[in-house]
Amino acid sequence: MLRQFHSLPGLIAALFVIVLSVTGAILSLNPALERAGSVVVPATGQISVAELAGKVAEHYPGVNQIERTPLGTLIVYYTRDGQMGADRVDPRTGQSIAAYEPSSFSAWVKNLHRSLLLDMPGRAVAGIMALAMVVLAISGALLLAARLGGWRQLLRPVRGTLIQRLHIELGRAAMLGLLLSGLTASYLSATTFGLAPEGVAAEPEFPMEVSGGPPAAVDTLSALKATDLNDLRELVYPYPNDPTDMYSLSTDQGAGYIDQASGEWLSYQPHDATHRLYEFIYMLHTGEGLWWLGVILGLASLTVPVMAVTGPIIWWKRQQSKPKLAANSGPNAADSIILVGSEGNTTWGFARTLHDSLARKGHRVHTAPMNQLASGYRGAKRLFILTATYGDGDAPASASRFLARLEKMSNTPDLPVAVLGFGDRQFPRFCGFAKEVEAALAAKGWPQLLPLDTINQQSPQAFTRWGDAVSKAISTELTLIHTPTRPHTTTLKLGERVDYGADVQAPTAVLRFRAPENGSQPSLLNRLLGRTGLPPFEAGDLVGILPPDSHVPRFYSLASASKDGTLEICVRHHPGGLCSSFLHALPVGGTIEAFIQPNPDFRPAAGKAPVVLIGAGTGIGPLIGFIRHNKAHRSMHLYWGGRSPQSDFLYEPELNTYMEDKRLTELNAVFSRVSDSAYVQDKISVDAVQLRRLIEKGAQILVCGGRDMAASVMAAMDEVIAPLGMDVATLKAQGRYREDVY
Ligand SMILES: Cc1cc2nc3c(=O)[nH]c(=O)nc-3n(C[C@H](O)[C@H](O)[C@H](O)COP(=O)(O)O)c2cc1C
Repeated sequence: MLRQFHSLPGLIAALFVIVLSVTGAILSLNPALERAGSVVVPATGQISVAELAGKVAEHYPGVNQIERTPLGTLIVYYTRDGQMGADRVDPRTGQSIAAYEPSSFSAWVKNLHRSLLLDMPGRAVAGIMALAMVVLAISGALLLAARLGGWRQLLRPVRGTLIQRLHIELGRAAMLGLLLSGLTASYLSATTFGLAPEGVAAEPEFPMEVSGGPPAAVDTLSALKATDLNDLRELVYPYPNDPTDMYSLSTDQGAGYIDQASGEWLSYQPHDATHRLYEFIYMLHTGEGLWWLGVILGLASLTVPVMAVTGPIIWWKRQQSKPKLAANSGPNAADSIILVGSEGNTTWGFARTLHDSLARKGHRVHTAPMNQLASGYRGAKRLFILTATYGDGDAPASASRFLARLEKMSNTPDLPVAVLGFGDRQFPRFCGFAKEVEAALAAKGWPQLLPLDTINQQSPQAFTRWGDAVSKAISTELTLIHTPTRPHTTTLKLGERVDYGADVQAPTAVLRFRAPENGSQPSLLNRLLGRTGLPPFEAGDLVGILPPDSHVPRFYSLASASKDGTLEICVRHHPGGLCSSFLHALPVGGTIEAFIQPNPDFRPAAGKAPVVLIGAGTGIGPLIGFIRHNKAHRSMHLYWGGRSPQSDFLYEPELNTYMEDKRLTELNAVFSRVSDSAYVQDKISVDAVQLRRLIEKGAQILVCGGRDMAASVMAAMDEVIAPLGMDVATLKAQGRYREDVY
């Protein structure tokens, strides 16, 4: 619901909001430019309006009016030789600084900003857009707080794709400015349409009589002597030689008429409080009178066009990735609820099979991501949770907030639950997240429909068996026949391979694939256009490869980015392993079927902070990619472990080149089958002092490789940073310790 509140107005408003924000940003420069160009404003108490008028009279005998802008620029309007003119003048001397020429561009931009050049209908649209901006800023803040785990966590690093991070980081930085702009603009619009009070600007009574004496010199008039220059808004002079006319003076506090002979007020009316509030809000919106606020609001406005583009892209991607479910009932109308935890989307396919099967038997089914766990399902009789496991027994993307939500639930619904885990027995924490979910539900006292069951490698047979158990539990005959949808793949051709490690029983190959149509070299035009024929990916993302005769992909971390023109992986041969055997036997020119799974969390964070890369064996894959792309020569330190420098020193020549050209700051390679045998965690303990120094400088740590290595590295690192009063868990929470473990 909150997400809809955020995305609907965002989508509708995107275009208008871009116009309003860009024009707002341009206008916001005006006060700062004016401030930069105007002479120093005398402090309060230094010059009275009478003194100023006296000095102006010396230079402008035909002065008609003196105006002071909110930032203190003084403009004198005059008649000279029958010609009207206006000058900016120095308040201390009354002398001209330059002719006053208001910019017609600025006036046009203001008109576009206020009314989209459409007068009242345009003003109405601009007002509605201002309100949309308020809704967006508030709903965005609520969404972000929910995503990061509460208001106190609002400044925590965010995860996600580049587009998501851009949207969130900019929104977070500009949130208060945009809220202020939106709220003040909404108020100003409401006053235009009489929906909010503008208050009464002083309208003094027009005097029926004047003293009629000879005009006194302007610098002797007592009412002007009593008015400070900093309070002046406008002084309009009487018609020359008209003894019945008078001065009209408008100040920050009020307005009135002054007798040109006696210098006394003939009438005076102060502004009312509501009008002063209106003027204050006007100043907050425009920065007129507060130039630095104008600059801040202008900068905040500049984020809007970026967010107006990234927002709809995020929305569109979310719509695309949503599973297409026939007849998905609402959470309170359904009798059967299915919650799905998935990262690569295959679990959604199984969920759909269950959904359709239940629906065919007349059930009303609601299927949603686990992150959308509701506090209650009014009409529900059963809950199914189908979830995959990622990382090292961690939650997949669509279930990342499930456990926190469950923890917050005060009442446990009387809703029997069946958890089905999807995983791969090659991972030691097989279906680890499903087990965690089962335990958390049990701890909450949730009734059980069926005990936890698990599915290895997306086995359709195991799913059918689980379906039989469900049929019995709910007394409805379900036939769960699931045909796994083959992922949409791209054919790639092996262009080059380098083999290592055969002598130390660690056969490892670096494989470089290309798009088959330009298997040799992409044409010059395609290279200029950045077209490589490869799907887009970055080093650190995953490639899913389908071995022949299998619909179940195996994943490898990518050592290159698509812009390099090759897809590079580093594969160790596991005896009996279906995919690694296939890849090791693949000749140059042979093809594979592959697809990309983004892994945006595993890559160096933006900025200049040092990066510590740690890995062993094929874990060097993504790490070499990060080093290769370190063109900015940011400080990068590699710790890597192999078996023998003669046999499996992966990427040795490249690493030496990167040391020479400073893409790599430090290379620490250790080997286990040599006389001074060491593992990578040993080297980390030895280098404790220097690693602590790097951590103190804000270093980020990226670990890639087998889970035993990762566990030992984490233990060693915990000891290294303990003297800093830190631990790896803290670094992880700050997004400064990331792992890609297999
Ligand atoms: C990077 C990665 C890490 C994984 N970690 C685990 C794990 O720790 N335990 C496990 O049982 N399965 C693990 N798996 C296997 C997935 O859970 C399994 O393939 C699942 O069916 C994927 O479902 P999905 O496509 O809906 O995300 C992992 C898969 C990948 C790609």
